[in-house]
Amino acid sequence: MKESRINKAFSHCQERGEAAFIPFITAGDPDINTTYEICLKMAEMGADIIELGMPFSDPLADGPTIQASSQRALTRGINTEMILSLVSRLRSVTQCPIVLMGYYNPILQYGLKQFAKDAKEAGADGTIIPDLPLEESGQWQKEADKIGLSNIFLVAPNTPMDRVEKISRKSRGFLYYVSVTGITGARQELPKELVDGLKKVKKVSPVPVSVGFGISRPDQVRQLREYADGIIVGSAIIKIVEKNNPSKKLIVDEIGNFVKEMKKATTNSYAS
Ligand SMILES: O=P(O)(O)OC[C@@H](O)[C@@H](O)c1c[nH]c2ccccc12
Repeated sequence: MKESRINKAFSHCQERGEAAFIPFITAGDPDINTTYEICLKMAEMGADIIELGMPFSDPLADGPTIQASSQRALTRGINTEMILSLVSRLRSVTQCPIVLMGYYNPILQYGLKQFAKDAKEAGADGTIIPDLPLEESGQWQKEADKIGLSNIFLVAPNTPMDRVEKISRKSRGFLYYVSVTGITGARQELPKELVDGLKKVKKVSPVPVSVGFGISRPDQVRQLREYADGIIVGSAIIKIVEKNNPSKKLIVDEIGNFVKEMKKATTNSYAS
């Protein structure tokens, strides 16, 4: 099978001795064209993989920052078709891997088979479906595997190790290690047990392990880069959208600067 863009991104980073940097952005906040510009800028400034959020009205795992962002996008009328056409516009100009983050209900309503087909055709590389537990994932996993989309699972610090092992064997592309039990959102300090947790998960996982939830600064990236294969940041980026609204130019430029700085922090050569 052809090597996936996600696998390539991780091997590229591994060869260079750095962690992958994975920024998250909500599709359609403040509008779909700005999301397009933001994604291109993120890729240009060193994003290794982009996590693109598909807004949903009932986002269980999301903290206030991402909830508000989803709400803004929904108010403007964003829908799945618009997001997939955004992905295909991006795919015609960049090879940066794109992972779609979305809740299960809208995907189920769209139709599992149809969604897999359309997402793949648009040029998406994988999915993160936070409310789809391993036990209920069989059907989606089958469609995703068949078409060549990587379905990425999440594990948390309170997931028992035998379950982590099981989940990591089903996870494609990478495994998402949630740094804290709870919701997304920038936090001042990372939990003390985080490095230990990551080490344990990395030991059993056959796929790269990326860590997310509560990461917002380069010094935190430097603390984590040798223990994680990838580092995921969402709320800190959405805050840049909020702060610079309504200037689209400022939003795009500031996110570009932030991604550049965070990516730099994933490399060992960066002076701390
Ligand atoms: O926002 P944070 O704390 O930086 O965490 C990343 C997170 O936002 C992103 O990966 C994400 C957005 N929505 C999610 C829902 C579930 C799991 C993960 C996510």
